[in-house]
Amino acid sequence: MYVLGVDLGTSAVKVLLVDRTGAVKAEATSVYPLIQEKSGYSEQDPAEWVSGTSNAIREALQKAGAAGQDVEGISFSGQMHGLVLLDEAGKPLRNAILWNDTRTTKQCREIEQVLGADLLGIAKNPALEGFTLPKLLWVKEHEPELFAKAKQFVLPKDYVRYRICGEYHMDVSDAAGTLLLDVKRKQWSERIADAFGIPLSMCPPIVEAHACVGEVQAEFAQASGLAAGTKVFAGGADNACGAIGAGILKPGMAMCSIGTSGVVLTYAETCDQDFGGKVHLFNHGKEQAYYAMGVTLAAGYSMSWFKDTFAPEASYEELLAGVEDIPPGAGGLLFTPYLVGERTPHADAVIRGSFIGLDGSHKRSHIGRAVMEGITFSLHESVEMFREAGVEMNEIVSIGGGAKNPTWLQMQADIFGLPVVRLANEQGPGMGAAMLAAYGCGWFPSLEACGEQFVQRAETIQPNPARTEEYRNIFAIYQQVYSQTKGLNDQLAAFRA
Ligand SMILES: Nc1ncnc2c1ncn2[C@@H]1O[C@H](COP(=O)(O)OP(=O)(O)O)[C@@H](O)[C@H]1O
Ligand SMILES: O=C(CO)[C@@H](O)[C@H](O)COP(=O)(O)O
Repeated sequence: MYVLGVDLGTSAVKVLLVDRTGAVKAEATSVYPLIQEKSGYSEQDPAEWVSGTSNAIREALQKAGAAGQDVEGISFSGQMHGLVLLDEAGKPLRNAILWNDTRTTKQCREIEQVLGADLLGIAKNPALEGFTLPKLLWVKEHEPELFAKAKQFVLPKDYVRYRICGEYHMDVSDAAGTLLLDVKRKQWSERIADAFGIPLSMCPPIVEAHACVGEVQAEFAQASGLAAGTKVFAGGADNACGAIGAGILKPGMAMCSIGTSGVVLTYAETCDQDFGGKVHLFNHGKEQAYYAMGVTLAAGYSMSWFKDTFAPEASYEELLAGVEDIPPGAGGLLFTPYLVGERTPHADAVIRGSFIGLDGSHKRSHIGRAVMEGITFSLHESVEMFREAGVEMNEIVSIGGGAKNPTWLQMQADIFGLPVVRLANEQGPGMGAAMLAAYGCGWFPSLEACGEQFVQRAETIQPNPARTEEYRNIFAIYQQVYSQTKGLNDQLAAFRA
């Protein structure tokens, strides 16, 4: 028997068909576009997620020569925070507004003003443009007729799950990213919902990530090749699932993920540590656990932007060939990855990226190295923040598309000054989703037991102390770029499309 892990990412949906030993029997991907009508806007059509998911499931089953009946359960990992507004009939009222959409600065200031200290006290997070509540308030203000028709809001993977099993749910790890959840009590916050006129009836029932919430219905079974009646488990936020899939299930463990966004995440046993709102603090996909994380909005996205803009025909391997031969500092070139604004440590929707120090001698490989270094420096800001807060970090497990490049893995070890663990057959959050289904199906007594079987380490990359020292000096210059370019970007904002 198999379980299916569905990772509803920003660039694509990835489906993993996994057996009882944790071996991936087949994987399939279906890509979908971002809709970016204006600078700062980022949307997707929820219908594309559903068709992409059923196509990828069908392909994965075909590749493995498996029948729908061979799948015992399915679960999900989802891009976080995206607002999907549904009408009475469960139809999306507009495109989903995604986590990397930054149109809601005004609504964030309003939330801070109305809630004051209650916001951090209840939701454990500051008001950031990417979170769901500011998006709800934006729609309420700018599209009041549409908002009046809204009966439910869900997050991206919850919409796909709803189309599979016909029921509305939201798991606690994803609900934590809405800014409407009382994170400690794991319930919708009446105080927050009432303050902004959001009826609690719009908020779906909260469940644990491993909860069985329904069965595959006939229509989706027909489209995907799954058997009707297959068990459906809630699943979790992509970062919670990334953490589960990387075995981040006890204190002292940390993860770096370079997907479209970039994340540095540390396991937390309670939600009581006060980070002063500098990092995000969310419920884990494991029961009674939490994680704290810093987010670089455009991590892998900076790299894919570089590729799509300057070498669309090249593979990442071709694009980054020669980067390993260039010493730290990329020949005096610095890049800040603020292509869509930033979250950690500068919550700033207006800032944009820069190349500082371009020289006539620079080749494409220098720019590639600078992009890699700039993304990693941005992630290092989060590592430093955790260090300053006294969080124990003995090593860091690296996942996501960025972990595919050996030079980038060594660079992470050197810049963070920490051993970096590469996983064997790294599958990112999709494996965490498959683990939630495997645990939910009762294959293992706990997520930890499942992790022992499913999560295999390939190697540990040690930092090179001389390079760590060199990077410390370059990082000090990198850190100045934000304040030196902020005023310039404020002025340039008027010229953005
Ligand atoms: N071989 C590679 N070398 C370097 N970076 C890569 C490679 N493959 C993918 N990436 C980076 O990883 C990103 C995609 O990561 P992924 O975890 O699949 O993203 P998401 O879950 O957000 O869709 C790309 O944007 C790219 O920057
Ligand atoms: O906004 C966040 C976390 O707060 C992002 O991490 C999204 O959840 C998207 O993830 P990827 O598509 O980059 O994996």
